[in-house]
Amino acid sequence: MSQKFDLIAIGRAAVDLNAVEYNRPLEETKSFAKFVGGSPANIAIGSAKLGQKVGFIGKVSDDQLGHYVTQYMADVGIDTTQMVKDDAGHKIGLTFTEIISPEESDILMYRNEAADLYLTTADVSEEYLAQAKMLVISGTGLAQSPSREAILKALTVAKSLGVEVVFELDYRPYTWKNAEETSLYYQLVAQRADVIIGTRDEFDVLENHHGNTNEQTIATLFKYDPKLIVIKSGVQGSNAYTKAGDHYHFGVFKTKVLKSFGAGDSFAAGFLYAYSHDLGIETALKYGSAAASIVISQLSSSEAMPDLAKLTAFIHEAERQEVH
Ligand SMILES: Nc1ncnc2c1ncn2[C@@H]1O[C@H](COP(=O)(O)OP(=O)(O)O)[C@@H](O)[C@H]1O
Ligand SMILES: O=C(O)C[C@@H](O)[C@H](O)C(=O)COP(=O)(O)O
Repeated sequence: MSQKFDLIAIGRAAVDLNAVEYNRPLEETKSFAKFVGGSPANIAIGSAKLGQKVGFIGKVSDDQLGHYVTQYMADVGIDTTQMVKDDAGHKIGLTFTEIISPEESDILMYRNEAADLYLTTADVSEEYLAQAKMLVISGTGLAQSPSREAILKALTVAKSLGVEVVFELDYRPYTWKNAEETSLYYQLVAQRADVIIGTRDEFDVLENHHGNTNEQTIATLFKYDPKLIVIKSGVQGSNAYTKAGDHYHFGVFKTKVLKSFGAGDSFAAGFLYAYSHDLGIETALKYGSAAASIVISQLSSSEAMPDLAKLTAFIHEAERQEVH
């Protein structure tokens, strides 16, 4: 049966307030531009812009910012019927960004009592998930109850329906209490996911251990359900490993970097597009890297996501320049 959604993402949809004054610390920044943010929302937007059929499960504030986020996501073609409004007055998460230099940019999150962490098991519909080919889970949603249980329900339902589960580690220290609890929940989901995507640092968090090699990490995780593990290493590029024993590496597309945030979410959107279309793992790393390269040269992490024509033209041009 052909599914209505190529992917459904679950978790946080929030607001980014990005400094429009570059090369200065947040203390001295007066002007910000408003964008939709939140790692899973960014991945959903990037995927929709690439032409994927996308649904989203999440909870937003019942106020102007919650309405803005839901409307923006609907406008890019995402099904927002499962984006519920928080009826207890919880506010949407805010992320301020600071761009000190291309090498030094940072984010400051305001996530006390954030609405996305109040997603409940009742907000996760089995009928909805049954319409998806793939479920994208983001790690931050596991930080607190009741969102934690909502995500564990989505995972359990997806597994029972045969929906492919992608776990984007998306570790944000802010909402977690301690390293051991974090590692416990990360491992719980990672062991059941089909595909895991994260940075080397995020896999260290999952393992609650610093210093393991990629080979040590995959050897442990491939004892469980994962069949594909992608480990990103910033400017050093990315590596993908399959349970069958294949290893792929891709470097980066050089660009005029404005800021570094947004790289991971755009990478995931590009990677998952190629992966879903069976273009091969090498091409998936290439699409992820190209999408990241495009997004880090622009201000936002969501609006800057490329459509397919822009992504393929970018790769074509970069490869043409390499040949000459
Ligand atoms: N300076 C850079 N120039 C070009 N591409 C980059 C750069 N930094 C990151 N990328 C791309 O973005 C991907 C994700 O970046 P990374 O920093 O590892 O993840 P995250 O943003 O999740 O912390 C990298 O694997 C790489 O493809
Ligand atoms: O995920 C958030 O709540 C903040 C994001 O919207 C922000 O744009 C960001 O940090 C993206 O960073 P990435 O994980 O490097 O893609």
